[in-house]
Amino acid sequence: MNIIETELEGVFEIKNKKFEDQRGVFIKTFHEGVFKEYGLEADFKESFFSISKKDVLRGMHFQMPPHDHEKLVYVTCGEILDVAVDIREDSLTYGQYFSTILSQENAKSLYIGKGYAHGFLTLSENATVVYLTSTVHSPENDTGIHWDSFGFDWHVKKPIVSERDASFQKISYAKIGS
Ligand SMILES: Cc1cn([C@H]2C[C@H](O)[C@@H](COP(=O)(O)OP(=O)(O)O[C@H]3O[C@@H](C)C(=O)[C@@H](O)[C@H]3O)O2)c(=O)[nH]c1=O
Repeated sequence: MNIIETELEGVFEIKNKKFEDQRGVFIKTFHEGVFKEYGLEADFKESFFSISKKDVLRGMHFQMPPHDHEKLVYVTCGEILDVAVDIREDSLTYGQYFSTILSQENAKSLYIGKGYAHGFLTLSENATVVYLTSTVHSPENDTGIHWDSFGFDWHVKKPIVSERDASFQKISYAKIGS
């Protein structure tokens, strides 16, 4: 796997190696030794996945400290526009975002450090998105900022959004210690 720094501290794009033969495809998405070599968190506590229809937008989510976590995100079916935005209070890049396409086809992952809110838009008919997180889900600390509050152009008119996601406040209300 090829781990590439982005302009945002703690956010890495990962190009996973894809093996293809007459049976299909094989992709490795996590290797403890390689993650440690690059200084990434390798002690993940939970894994889960979601399946979303086209134009579904989930986000922008994070957990409050001390329940905040590093997150590894990849797609096993379909294609998404994946976005992380810096909400670290003292960060020089506060409010800046990184976005990339993750798909089954491109076999990329996004590693998102603590202090970022994360979300995605489903571009394909369906998309299965897999996560590894370094802390377990803490419902009372699980929160978010509004997807349309930080200047990112999602290129979608009316995304399908949960009631909870629609109720989140603007980015300016969310600042967490870095
Ligand atoms: C995230 C999560 C949700 N749930 C429950 C709560 C709720 O009843 C149901 C669906 O939860 P949500 O609506 O929060 O699911 P979703 O909007 O898909 O949440 C995810 O969004 C993306 C953008 C992320 O970055 C993830 O970390 C996660 O927050 O699953 C868990 O039991 N454990 C979990 O770890």
